[in-house]
Amino acid sequence: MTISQEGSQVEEWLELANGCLCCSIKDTGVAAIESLITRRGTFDYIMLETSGLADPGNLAPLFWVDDGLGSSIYLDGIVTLVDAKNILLNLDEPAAPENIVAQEPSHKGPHLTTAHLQISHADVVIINKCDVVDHEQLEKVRARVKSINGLAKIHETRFGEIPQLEGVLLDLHAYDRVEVGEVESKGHSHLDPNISTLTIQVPLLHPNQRDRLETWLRALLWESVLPSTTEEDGEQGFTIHRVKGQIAVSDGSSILIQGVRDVFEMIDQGVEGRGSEGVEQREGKIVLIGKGLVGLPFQENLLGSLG
Ligand SMILES: Nc1nc2c(ncn2[C@@H]2O[C@H](COP(=O)(O)OP(=O)(O)OP(=O)(O)O)[C@@H](O)[C@H]2O)c(=O)[nH]1
Repeated sequence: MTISQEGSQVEEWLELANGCLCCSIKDTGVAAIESLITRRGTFDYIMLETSGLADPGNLAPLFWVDDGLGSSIYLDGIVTLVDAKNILLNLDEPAAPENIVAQEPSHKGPHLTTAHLQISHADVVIINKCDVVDHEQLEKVRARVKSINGLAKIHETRFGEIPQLEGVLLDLHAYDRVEVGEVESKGHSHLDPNISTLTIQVPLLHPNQRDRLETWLRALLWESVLPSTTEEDGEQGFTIHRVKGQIAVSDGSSILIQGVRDVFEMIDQGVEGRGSEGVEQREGKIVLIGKGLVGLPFQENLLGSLG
């Protein structure tokens, strides 16, 4: 690890059980960083730069630590840097077999590239090298990124220059806040054949429907099925990478939903949490980002499951 402090950089060793952060068991990575903090004092931020082939969906759950475990670190967000000149090629033509991500055999559809995974899990996408592409190409890149991940904030840069760190790369709070408001509920493009973003409208929830919503999410995220569908429909072959939601409850409270792969959390906000954006919410939204979502009746299925 390289630690930067007031301009100087120090190397520190971080010992992991089996060499690779995302292959270590859940607590090893967190424990190693915590022991580093104990030895070297508090850090302002920890930036973990993965290898170019890393799957953020494997890493995020390691650092998304339960509040109850009392860890001093938390997952702030995932930033993906996109090369404007090459990204469309990367997404369309997985040139080398090592760039094709292994998938469970049951999963239908084309193979995902690492680029798909890195964009679909991102909370922020930096589209860099904007100076080497023309307006039309940049427009295509932007549209493709948005179609894969409608939740991520997109910044366009030259030589990676961003106006400020806070709120752009740091202090994102992507896992403890939910901002699904800006995602268009209609007219999603499905420019990418693999991954898309889907928005589901959730009617004002009665408090006793909370458990049903949780059961529905479990079926989606843990079993990759829409519940109560018939045997023939069983092989739906979708995978959800990221879920965020904001649900309005009829007692005046609200629920936030956060998930990455099969790890998810429903956070009860109480009455104060509602209308924090100045508007009284009458219905909620769940946004799903994943593979094979297009054409499946998520909206109808949720309404049916809520009863
Ligand atoms: N024209 C232009 N060149 C850039 C920009 N950003 C980086 N470069 C140049 O691109 C070359 C390759 O750099 P990168 O593509 O950033 O390489 P990298 O991703 O850091 O490489 P790895 O981390 O090893 O994968 C360098 O010569 C950079 O100066 C940019 O926005 N515009």
